[in-house]
Amino acid sequence: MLVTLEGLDGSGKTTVWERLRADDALPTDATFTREPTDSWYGEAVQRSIDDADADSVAELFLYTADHAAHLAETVRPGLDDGGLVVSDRYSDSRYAYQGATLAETDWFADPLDYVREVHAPWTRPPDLTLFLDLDPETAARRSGATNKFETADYLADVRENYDRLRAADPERFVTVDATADPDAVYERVRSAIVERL
Ligand SMILES: Nc1ncnc2c1ncn2[C@@H]1O[C@H](COP(=O)(O)OP(=O)(O)OP(=O)(O)O)[C@@H](O)[C@H]1O
Ligand SMILES: Cc1cn([C@H]2C[C@H](O)[C@@H](COP(=O)(O)O)O2)c(=O)[nH]c1=O
Repeated sequence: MLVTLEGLDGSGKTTVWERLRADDALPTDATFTREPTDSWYGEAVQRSIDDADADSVAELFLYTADHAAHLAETVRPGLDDGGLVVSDRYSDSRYAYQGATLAETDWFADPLDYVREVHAPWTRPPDLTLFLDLDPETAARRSGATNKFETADYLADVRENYDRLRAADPERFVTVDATADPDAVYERVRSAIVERL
């Protein structure tokens, strides 16, 4: 089963992911992974994140290349024989974030749809996605505004894209109020995963 954690910067995904990793209720052979990855593709993505002037189309394809390698080297092998894979960010991050970045150009009638179409023939959709829901202002504050994506204005556009994704796939998404205290957020995420195992 492929489980993904999604949400705005600062919504608490990594905090939850680290606790899941240490939780005995999950199979001991589960794979815990993340995007961007720590491969050389992920390092290229990181260079783009750190470049305020990075070309937005080039950036989409850097993230997408990282996703392709992540799928081949980590996600698909981890899912073999019914394995559990838990990923801190995955393809929905691309649809929501690059969908928002590409909307700043006028090349795409529907940028989110374009990014989805690029992935559709070869990606592996998640079975369950925990969406940690947070308002853009709190997200920008919590994340410390350390990169170009972490502004309330941009995150408001990203959140709208996540809203669209959730509306299109209500069975897959479980929304968790990320303003709740960390223990409550964790319990909600944990029980949603355990229920589906
Ligand atoms: N439920 C919560 N309530 C208040 N603060 C929280 C909560 N969960 C996490 N935090 C704090 O918010 C900050 C961001 O958390 P975390 O790194 O887990 O978020 P993230 O979604 O992984 O962010 P990013 O996408 O930017 O990596 C950290 O300082 C963390 O301690
Ligand atoms: C996977 C992915 C990530 N991003 C953005 C979101 C964050 O601002 C950074 C790094 O992610 P992290 O969780 O804070 O480490 O990259 C993106 O724009 N598109 C993506 O596909």
